[in-house]
Amino acid sequence: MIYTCTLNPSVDYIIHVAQFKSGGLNRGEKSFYYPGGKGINVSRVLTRLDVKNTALGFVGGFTGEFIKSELINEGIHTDFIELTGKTRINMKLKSDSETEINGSGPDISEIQLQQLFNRVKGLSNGDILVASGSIPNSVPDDIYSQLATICNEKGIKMIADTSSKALKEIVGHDLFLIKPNQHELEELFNTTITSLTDALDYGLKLNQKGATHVIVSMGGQGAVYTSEDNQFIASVPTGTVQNTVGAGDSMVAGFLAAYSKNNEPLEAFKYAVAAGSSTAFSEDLCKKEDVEELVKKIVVKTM
Ligand SMILES: Nc1ncnc2c1ncn2[C@@H]1O[C@H](COP(=O)(O)OP(=O)(O)O)[C@@H](O)[C@H]1O
Ligand SMILES: O=P(O)(O)OC[C@H]1O[C@](O)(COP(=O)(O)O)[C@@H](O)[C@@H]1O
Repeated sequence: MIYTCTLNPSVDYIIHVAQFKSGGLNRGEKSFYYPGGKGINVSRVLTRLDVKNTALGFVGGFTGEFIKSELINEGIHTDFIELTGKTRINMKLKSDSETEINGSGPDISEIQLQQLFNRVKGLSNGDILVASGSIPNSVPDDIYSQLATICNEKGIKMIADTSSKALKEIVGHDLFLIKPNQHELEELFNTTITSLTDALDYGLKLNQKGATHVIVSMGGQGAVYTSEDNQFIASVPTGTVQNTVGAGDSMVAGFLAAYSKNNEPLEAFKYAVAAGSSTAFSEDLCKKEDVEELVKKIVVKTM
């Protein structure tokens, strides 16, 4: 069984403004509300790809209620821990360029954190835990390391998709998959990555540090996959980009959905890129039929 864990979910409020002017009155042309946060996006895409999963994490307030009801409407099983504070709203401003303002999130107490550990301790050998997204301010920076320790003891495969300090903390643990984007990888290694082949070298370093599968996504430039046995570079298909929020999360879900069928890294990587790009070409997250069409156009080079 696959479980996603979102410590800091969000309601993603996407607003389109023609020629945004900072400091002035701007009026939105169209807006959308989606349940968000990295693990929740992974749960939503897995479900669209017909893969059963359970969404874990923390939700609270009217925003938390919105997330729960949207996920239930989509047929996603949830087992959230309820907070008294309100789940954050993340603002995605679409104008000539894309601007994001992600909130910090509500407080989580020691007792509530313990409830999450207990949920994870209840998973079984062979289960998969996708731990994704930022860590709320009230939660210790090493939370993902603590989760990784539980996963290793119990034979649970862990996937991590996070940034900054949380990413530094988790690297070095045994991970089934890690998916940094270009900027996260640059920050992690304190370097500049300009090409897909640069990204490949750093991907291999992550394999040496304990990650079985590594995907580095570089937006419209493409993506790389590395493991001890295989290295691939993919270009992304062309299309009209509508909304890249959740594109990285769609890759994680795409890889998992395909890999759990046949344990084939090349096919899983292609499917991951197709899911990421299909989301980038959609207003909301990708749909299965679009991913299946797009996967035929993904060109992968074996290195
Ligand atoms: N401009 C784009 N054109 C086509 N595909 C894109 C584009 N931007 C993102 N994608 C797809 O989404 C994936 C993840 O995007 P990226 O921005 O690197 O991740 P993240 O959302 O984690 O920052 C890419 O590997 C690609 O498949
Ligand atoms: O937890 P963080 O790092 O603030 O990220 C949360 C945001 O990331 C998203 O999960 C999208 O992530 P990706 O674009 O990397 O796939 C949004 O839904 C959410 O607003």
